[in-house]
Amino acid sequence: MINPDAHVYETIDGENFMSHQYLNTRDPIYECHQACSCDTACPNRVVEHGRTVPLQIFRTDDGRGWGVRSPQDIRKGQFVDRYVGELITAEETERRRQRSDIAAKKDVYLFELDKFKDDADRDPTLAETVFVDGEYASGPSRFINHSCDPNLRIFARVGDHATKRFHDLAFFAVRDIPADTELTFDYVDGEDEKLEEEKKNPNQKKEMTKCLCRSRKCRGYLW
Ligand SMILES: C[S@@+](CC[C@H](N)C(=O)[O-])C[C@H]1O[C@@H](n2cnc3c(N)ncnc32)[C@H](O)[C@@H]1O
Repeated sequence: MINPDAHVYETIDGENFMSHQYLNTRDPIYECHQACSCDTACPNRVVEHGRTVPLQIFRTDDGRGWGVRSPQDIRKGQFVDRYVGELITAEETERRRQRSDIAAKKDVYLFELDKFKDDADRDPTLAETVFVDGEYASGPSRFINHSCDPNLRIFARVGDHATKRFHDLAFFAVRDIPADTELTFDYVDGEDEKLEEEKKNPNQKKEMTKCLCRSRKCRGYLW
């Protein structure tokens, strides 16, 4: 856990970037909002302003389908985009999982907004988490592929604390990314123990999807 007084963002050349200290964590981001005494120029408002980085969807040439890149350099700590989609209940999520003929892969478009679930004793509404499904209605970030050595990471972000149940999923660059480099994130960020266990079982291994990220740190499988 990082120092709670640490600033999430630092201003460099008039632009606000996530501090390197914060980038190494998986802590949620609390940005300023309407009820704060600051105005929209406050350096603690970044995701609120939306995407400024241009993104291109392109066809990969190695069987991974579509991918995403930017024609501009992206700097370490820069906000790239949010993951957006339909907000659905846990019941609807399960219904869609069952309905999907590629049920095992349906989860690749689903994110549970559970970052604040532990606060449910103070706010019981946080116990009933909702999901974001980016399969049918989304933005360019729905096309971002996985890498075991990614250049982006997702952070939970809220403004007003009353919106914790519907927190944002915000992608930030974890390193400098030269223009036209494919953007990637780790689909199982920090939770790869299950994958490592499944790899040891030959029957389960047969069902697993091979990872084509080609990084030196590749774990071999997506899931
Ligand atoms: C959220 S989608 C990403 C966009 C996708 N490439 C497309 O064309 O719609 C996830 C899917 O992309 C493919 N994919 C992403 N990263 C991959 C990787 N490292 N290796 C192999 N396939 C990958 C898999 O088919 C996976 O189910």
